[in-house]
Amino acid sequence: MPDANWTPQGDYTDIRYEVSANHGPELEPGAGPTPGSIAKITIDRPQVRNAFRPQTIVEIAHALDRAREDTTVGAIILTGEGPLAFCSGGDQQVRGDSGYLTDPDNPDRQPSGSSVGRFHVTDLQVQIRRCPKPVVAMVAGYAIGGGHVLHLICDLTIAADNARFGQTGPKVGSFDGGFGASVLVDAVGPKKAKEIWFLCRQYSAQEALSMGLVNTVVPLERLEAETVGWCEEMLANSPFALRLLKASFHAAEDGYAGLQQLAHDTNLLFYGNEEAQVGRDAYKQGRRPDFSVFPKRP
Ligand SMILES: CC(C)(COP(=O)(O)OP(=O)(O)OC[C@H]1O[C@@H](n2cnc3c(N)ncnc32)[C@H](O)[C@@H]1OP(=O)(O)O)[C@@H](O)C(=O)NCCC(=O)NCCSC(=O)CCC(=O)c1ccccc1C(=O)O
Repeated sequence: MPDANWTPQGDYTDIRYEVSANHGPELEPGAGPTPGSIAKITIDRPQVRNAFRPQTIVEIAHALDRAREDTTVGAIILTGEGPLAFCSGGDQQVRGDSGYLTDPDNPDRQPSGSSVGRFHVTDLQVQIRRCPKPVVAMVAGYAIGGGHVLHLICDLTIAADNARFGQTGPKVGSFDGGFGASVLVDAVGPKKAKEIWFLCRQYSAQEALSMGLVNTVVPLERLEAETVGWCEEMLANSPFALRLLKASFHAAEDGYAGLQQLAHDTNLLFYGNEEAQVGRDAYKQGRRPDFSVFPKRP
């Protein structure tokens, strides 16, 4: 598998943001430019098993926006620094009585809301699901607590053979009854989801694979190559088809908000259609539109 050849971008303290050179599977020898690039967001706090504090979430959100806006990027990898953890959830050292607070060691970089406590990860979860590009969790080591929910809401999860999964909420006085419950039920079924939350056990990568929590398990040393390979396969496919598929999968789960995204995506397609342009042009020219040439499709 080819080297992704990452180029760092941006100025972050808690994460790294990197973009691969335009690459992908050669469609045909000498076929010219390859299908696009991959963005990689790495939580870079290995000293706390990549636990997130408010600043971390703000930075992931910023990087995700950046990847979304970059029209060369066709797939996004979310991962954690080092082999020991993908993410261990909310940083319990900065957990206040009303949410997650600013880090006393880092008072200058105080994200909005963190002086009074807030759950910054709430909006990030929605942002990952809303992102019209596939987001792939690349998991080595622990994906625990809020870190487990993060991998869960990614579209795909590629796990290293040393990965360990689980929720700790009821042990540490927390729970995620949002996507952390509903998406888990969809993935593993209600009995297993309740077991995971009620007992707070940890599960091996193979156990996670057999219960449908992850897409594949590979040796740790092959984790990135395998993840990049999966991203390349998606890069070779129609980006708009992937976008619509992601929205379609979420339409029922996310209710009106899911339908709204799917509906607006069809609007986006319709704007490129002659029938929609006839309406726009007639309005701009101050005349009645003539839609008579368009079939009333059966
Ligand atoms: C992840 C472990 C199983 C790893 O174990 P191990 O390899 O033995 O390493 P340790 O020696 O335990 O840890 C090394 C070092 O890291 C520190 N650390 C680890 N995790 C955290 C953490 N989450 N916060 C702060 N610090 C952490 C640990 O203290 C050590 O430090 P030293 O100074 O070296 O001693 C294990 O570490 C573990 O179980 N960690 C805790 C996992 C956990 O309980 N996480 C929090 C769950 S609750 C949560 O994530 C918030 C929920 C949430 O996100 C949410 C939900 C719903 C709405 C909103 C929110 C939201 O916004 O937060």
